Amino acid sequence: MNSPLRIGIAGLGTVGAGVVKLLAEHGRLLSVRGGRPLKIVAVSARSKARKRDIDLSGMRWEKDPMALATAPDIDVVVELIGGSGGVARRLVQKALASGKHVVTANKALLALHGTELAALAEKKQRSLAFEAAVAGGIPIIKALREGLVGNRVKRLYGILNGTCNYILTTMRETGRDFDVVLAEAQAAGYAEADPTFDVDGIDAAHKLAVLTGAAFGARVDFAGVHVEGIRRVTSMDIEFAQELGYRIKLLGLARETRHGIEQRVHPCMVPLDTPIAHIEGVFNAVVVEGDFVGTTMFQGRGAGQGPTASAVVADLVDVARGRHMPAFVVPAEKLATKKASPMDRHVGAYYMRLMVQDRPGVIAAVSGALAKERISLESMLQRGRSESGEVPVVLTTHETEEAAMRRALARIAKLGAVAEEPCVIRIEAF
Ligand SMILES: NC(=O)c1ccc[n+]([C@@H]2O[C@H](COP(=O)([O-])OP(=O)(O)OC[C@H]3O[C@@H](n4cnc5c(N)ncnc54)[C@H](O)[C@@H]3O)[C@@H](O)[C@H]2O)c1
Ligand SMILES: N[C@@H](CCO)C(=O)O
Ligand code: NA
Repeated sequence: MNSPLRIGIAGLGTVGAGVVKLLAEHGRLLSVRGGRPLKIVAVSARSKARKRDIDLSGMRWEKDPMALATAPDIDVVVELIGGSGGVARRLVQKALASGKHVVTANKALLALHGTELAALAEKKQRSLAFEAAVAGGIPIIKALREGLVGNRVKRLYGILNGTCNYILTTMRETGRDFDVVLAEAQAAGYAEADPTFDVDGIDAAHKLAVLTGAAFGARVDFAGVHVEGIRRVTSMDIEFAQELGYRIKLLGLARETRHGIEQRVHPCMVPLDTPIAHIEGVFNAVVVEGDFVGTTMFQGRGAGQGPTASAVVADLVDVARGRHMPAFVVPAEKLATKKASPMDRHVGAYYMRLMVQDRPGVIAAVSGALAKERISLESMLQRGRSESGEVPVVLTTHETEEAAMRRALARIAKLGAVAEEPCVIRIEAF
């Protein structure tokens, strides 16, 4: 029997406990597939006493997770604590510097420090693997690094946050309120420790930044992502979307434009006749358009204990097999520094919902504001009358530059008859 791969796990929450369970259940199978046993030698978490429903016998308990980074009997440290700074960052740095391989599910850490950590791993000739960090159980990092490596990526986009997709789906299906549905996602273990990361689009932006690095051979640039979350999407907009032939999804999208790399995360109107419109609930999907392969789509569970553990273990088997690959597809020193394409230069169509006073001339004034910016209208919907005297008016535009749309919105804001800040959602064409 070959010598075991000796594993130290930091963090025994949703994901860490899942990894312990999976390795226990598939131990024999994995030792055949990996060519040697995968053995958890030591674990660390905040509370030893906490009930976890996993068997930790035979594993050393380390009070301080940093001890895993230097323990002579550990080959690979699995970081499942979370957070972009603090202990997770120190642990990963120290483990790599001490010559350990690192497997992590921590997209926040990778989005902010991925390039530097990849460089350290390569200097030490160790793996930094993070399949679980992006789209959970979907093997998208592997796909970019291996199956699609022959292509130049033209564009990628996806549903990258299970919590938001679950909220948008459930709001549409049941008409229930945002807060109630968010609490369900938290209870199911999908949401981040701080759920504002989910609903404000930050988690999806972390994942998009990591994907963009791997897909475009660029240094990871989280600051270059334009981010908007789903808080302002109302049931009314979800209904209007349906009526217009769209579904509202929080997408992350990246492509190269003549202005640089455009990375954006925001609610989108997705045409109902595209497959991604029908990815519902906690499911994620990633579409990669390659110049030779064409369009490929990957879908599956992007969050939760089982899917995330599945991805962590895939990375562990790669390490057991001795497969050592650059973290972001190309060696870290070859990752290019690319400019972020400014959002003002984005070109696309728009959905705009206004609450307006129901009186003559208001719609003419709104369309006048758009016309002044040379924005052409595609359609308009107006709904009934209300007691408050305010009614929703929905406009969709043809393609225009975002800068023009912003100027038009500033004009509209000055119209006395428009009651609140308009809800604007970009319409995507695929
Ligand atoms: N839950 C998911 O579906 C999911 C999916 C993909 C990626 N992730 C990522 O996986 C990581 C873990 O997520 P989770 O949902 O399991 O979180 P969790 O909150 O359930 O678990 C975190 C664990 O880390 C431990 N921990 C926290 N601070 C510590 C410290 N200072 N020292 C030692 N241990 C400490 C906690 O005790 C706990 O055991 C995060 O980076 C998260 O973003 C989670
Ligand atoms: N909070 C994340 C977990 C998976 O990264 C989500 O909802 O998608
Ligand atoms: Na993945």
